[in-house]
Amino acid sequence: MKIAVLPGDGIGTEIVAEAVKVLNALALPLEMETALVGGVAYDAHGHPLPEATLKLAKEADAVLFGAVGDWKYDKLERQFRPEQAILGLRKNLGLFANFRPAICYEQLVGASSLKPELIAGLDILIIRELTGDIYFGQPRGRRIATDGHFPGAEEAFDTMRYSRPEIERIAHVAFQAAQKRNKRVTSVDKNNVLETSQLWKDVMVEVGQQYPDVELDHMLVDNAAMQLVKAPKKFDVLVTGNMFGDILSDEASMLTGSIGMLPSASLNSSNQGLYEPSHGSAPDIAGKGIANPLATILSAAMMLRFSLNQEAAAQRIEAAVQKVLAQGYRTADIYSEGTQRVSTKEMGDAVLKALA
Ligand SMILES: NC(=O)c1ccc[n+]([C@@H]2O[C@H](COP(=O)([O-])OP(=O)(O)OC[C@H]3O[C@@H](n4cnc5c(N)ncnc54)[C@H](O)[C@@H]3O)[C@@H](O)[C@H]2O)c1
Ligand SMILES: CC(C)[C@H](C(=O)O)[C@@H](O)C(=O)O
Ligand SMILES: [Mg+2]
Repeated sequence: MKIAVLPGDGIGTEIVAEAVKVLNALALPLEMETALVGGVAYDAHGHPLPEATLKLAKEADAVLFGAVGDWKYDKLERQFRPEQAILGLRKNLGLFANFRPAICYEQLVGASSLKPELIAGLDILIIRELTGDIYFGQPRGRRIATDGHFPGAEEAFDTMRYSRPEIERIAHVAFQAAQKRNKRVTSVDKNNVLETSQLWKDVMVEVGQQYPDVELDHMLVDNAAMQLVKAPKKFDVLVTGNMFGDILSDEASMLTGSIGMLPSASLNSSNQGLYEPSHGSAPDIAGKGIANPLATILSAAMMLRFSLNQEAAAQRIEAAVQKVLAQGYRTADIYSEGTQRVSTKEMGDAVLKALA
């Protein structure tokens, strides 16, 4: 089982090191190879996604990814910015289905900014379409406007685009995921304004007819953003497009106590996957040894489950995470009085020790 390990920038290296440590302790035949990605790859090779890194990722059974980005690269031409590496990997590997489970562990109920009763027992799954939408739609660019409110002024434009097959395949993913859970799908769009969203909704309804055992409802994205903090437990599977999913999943992360707790899996049609925490490179805390590695460790568990067919090992990791939380270990982002504040490395060590 070959894993491409791409730590990236900022806290990426710190959190991936802990996940690798946990994977190494499982006594599985895992072959891990590390490569540069993001800003560090740009610095070393002049490109955020060097050919050799892409090749390694393509040939691996799975990719374990940290995070990319730093404010110091913000002035680079877009194609050289670190974020192009993760977008390029998603596109090149065809990773259209992004799973972002938001689970509130019992011990972290107090860490969220929401009232405990709203999030206790929360277990929702956000499925985000990952290779379409305004992220990848062409044309895009900057030009001098010839029409609009200010002809002659500089303007910028992006294209929000979805095709029927792109929506169909993510719809099937969502309905099939719901069949294994509480059999409810909420499709989130903005069909009151956008053509792409109207097609999204129409296709969701059509595909939904093939899954009569799953209840489908629809919600406008602005309302969904509100409902996620009003009554998050009403959701089971939430399926949405690339841009709305990006925003709603960061919002949902706070339901779990911290963005440092939200793992993710990005899969293609042959279950090859990229596994990364939902958060970024956190330049504000990078190098301080205080980042929460649990989202990355939980992403490694998802990797074992989805791409490597190692369900028992995935469960071992998840149980170990539960155990360290029960033991009271907390990184700064989830710390509360009466618990024990630990560093990134100490949290990784605790998970290692808790592996049954
Ligand atoms: N997939 C990715 O690689 C990815 C995802 C999101 C953002 N980014 C990039 O990361 C950089 C920073 O972006 P941002 O600040 O908007 O988002 P971010 O997710 O990096 O950080 C947001 C806030 O959450 C905190 N945080 C994030 N992860 C944490 C963890 N594991 N433990 C404790 N606290 C954590 C940070 O300290 C920060 O205060 C940008 O360059 C952005 O493009 C990359
Ligand atoms: C870094 C960025 C391109 C990325 C996205 O917008 O998809 C990130 O925010 C995420 O959620 O994985
Ligand atoms: Mg995001």
